[in-house]
Amino acid sequence: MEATIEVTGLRKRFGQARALDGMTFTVAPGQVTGFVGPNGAGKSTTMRVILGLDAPDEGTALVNGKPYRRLRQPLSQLGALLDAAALQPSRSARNHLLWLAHSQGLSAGRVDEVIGLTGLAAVAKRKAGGYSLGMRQRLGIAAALLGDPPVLMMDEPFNGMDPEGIAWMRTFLRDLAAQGRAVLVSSHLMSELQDTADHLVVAGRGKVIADRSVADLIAAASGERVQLRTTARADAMRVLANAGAEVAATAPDVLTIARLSSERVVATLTADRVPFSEVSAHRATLEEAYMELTRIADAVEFRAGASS
Ligand SMILES: Nc1ncnc2c1ncn2[C@@H]1O[C@H](COP(=O)(O)OP(=O)(O)OP(=O)(O)O)[C@@H](O)[C@H]1O
Repeated sequence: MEATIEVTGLRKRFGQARALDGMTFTVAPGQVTGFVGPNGAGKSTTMRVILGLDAPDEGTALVNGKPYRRLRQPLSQLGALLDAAALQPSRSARNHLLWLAHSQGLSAGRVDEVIGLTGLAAVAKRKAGGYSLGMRQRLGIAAALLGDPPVLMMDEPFNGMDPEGIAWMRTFLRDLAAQGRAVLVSSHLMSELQDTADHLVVAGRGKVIADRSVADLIAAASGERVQLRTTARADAMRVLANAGAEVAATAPDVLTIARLSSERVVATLTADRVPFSEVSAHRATLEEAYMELTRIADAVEFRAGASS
C-alpha cells in the first residue's frame, strides 16, 4: 500500500476544552503537506493521537493502514519530531542516536549517515545539553530519519532555526518529498511554508477548514488583481480610483489594484502622465491566502453562532 497518514473523524476533549472536533485528512506520498492553523487549533493533539500518545474519544488515525501501536518496526514506517527540547542533556547526539538505533535493531552505520544528512557531524560528540534549539531540531530530525521511513511527521520543525537553518530545512523537506515520502509539517508561520509545502491542511477549532493544494490556494487568493510599481503612489491611487479601481498600497512604491485590467491600468496612467516602472499580475503570498481563508472561516462560524 502507499505510505500515508489517514486521520478520520478524530474527536477529543480535555475537560471542558474541545481539542479535536471531527479532524479528518490524508497525507499523500511525494508531497510536503503543511499543517497550519491558529494556536489551539488541535495540530499537536492530532500528531500525538497519530503517534498513539493520546487516545481519541472518537475516530481513527492510521499510519500506512494501521494504528501506530500496531506497526512493526515503527521507526522504519513513521519518523516523528514532536518536541525537540526533550533530550537527555548529558548524552551526545551520537550516543542518543546510537541508543535509539540499537533499541530498533538499526546499525551504527545508519547513525553516522543521519548525522551527515542533518549537518550535525561537527557537533555530534558534544553533550546535547549545550545545543541551541536549531541544533536540537536537527537532532530530532536525525532521529526521525534513522529507520529511513516512508512517512515523516514534524511539529514546528522551523522553530528556533536561524535564516540559514530555515533555508536548509526547506530544501531538506522538499528533497524528502521528492524521494516519494509523505511529509507532514506543522507551522505557525506561512512564510516558512512558502515554496516548501505542496499542499495545505488548515485547522481551526479542532477540525479542517481547508484541504487544498498550495497552487490552488494562491490562485484563489490572487484573484484578478494587478500589481503596480510607481514612485508617484498618491497620483496613481487618485487616477486609478477615478477610473473605477480598488487600490491598496501594499508595499513602498507598490500598489495592488482590483477591478481594472492591466491594459486599462497602463492606459489610465499613461493618459494622466503618472510615471510607473512595472505592471504585473498580482500573486498572493501564502500568508495572504491563509489570512483570507481564516477570515472566511471565522465569518462562517460567527454567522452560524449568531443565528442559533
Ligand atoms: N494535555 C492537555 N490538557 C488540557 N488541554 C489540552 C491538552 N492538550 C491540548 N489541550 C487543549 O486542546 C486544544 C488544542 O491544543 P493543541 O496543542 O493541539 O493545538 P495546536 O494547534 O497544536 O496549538 P499551537 O499552535 O499553540 O501549538 C487547546 O485548547 C489546548 O489548550
